[in-house]
Amino acid sequence: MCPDAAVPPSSQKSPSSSSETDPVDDGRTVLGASDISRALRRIAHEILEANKGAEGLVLLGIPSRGVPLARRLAAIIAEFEGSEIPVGSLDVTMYRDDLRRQPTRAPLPTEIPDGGVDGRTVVLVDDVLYSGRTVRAALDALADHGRPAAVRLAVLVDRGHRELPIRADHVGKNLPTAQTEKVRVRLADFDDADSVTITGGAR
Ligand SMILES: O=P(O)(O)OC[C@H]1O[C@H](OP(=O)(O)OP(=O)(O)O)[C@H](O)[C@@H]1O
Ligand SMILES: O=c1cc[nH]c(=O)[nH]1
Repeated sequence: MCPDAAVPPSSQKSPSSSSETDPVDDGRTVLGASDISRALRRIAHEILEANKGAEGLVLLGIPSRGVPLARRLAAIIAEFEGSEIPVGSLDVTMYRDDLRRQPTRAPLPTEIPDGGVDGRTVVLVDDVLYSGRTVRAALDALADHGRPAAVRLAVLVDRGHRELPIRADHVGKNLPTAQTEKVRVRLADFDDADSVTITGGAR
């Protein structure tokens, strides 16, 4: 169980060192906007270090929130390296192994950048890593678009509880969670502001 799970949400403070107030009032805020920004800058550094520069990189965000995260990482890498790297999106809807268990979902856009993925180092980007089933589906979806030289995974939050042998290469924050909890990532691109909250849990 999450070590904080016994503490009522109202008595827990955001770990953010800034004076940010919680942008939303549901759940316990575990990352604020400045925490998310710092985590993304660190991930961008790690990606460049692992790849020995920006050469051959392609970032593919998994909709929904993986896509703006991939764009933000590309912008940070451009700031560090002075070079634009290709960014796209990879929808996994039709590749999921739990299609029959989930409410019907409309496919979201897949946009593979010009130049494709053959021989490139593709970094898949998502907001949350949990069971690993989304990433498994993403690997199948990616195989339909070519054969990258390498595929890596960057996630803003790893909340554990993997059901498949999948791990992330770059993690913004490892969040120990109870299985009954839910991690919710909000990004200003979609939502009112950037935050990561945990809701639910043992009562
Ligand atoms: O490791 P997993 O168990 O597959 O869970 C992680 C996925 O769950 C969330 O997506 P969700 O399906 O809720 O859709 P969303 O991205 O549109 O929020 C999240 O964005 C990840 O893609
Ligand atoms: O807690 C969870 C689990 C899967 N996906 C999420 O976005 N949050």
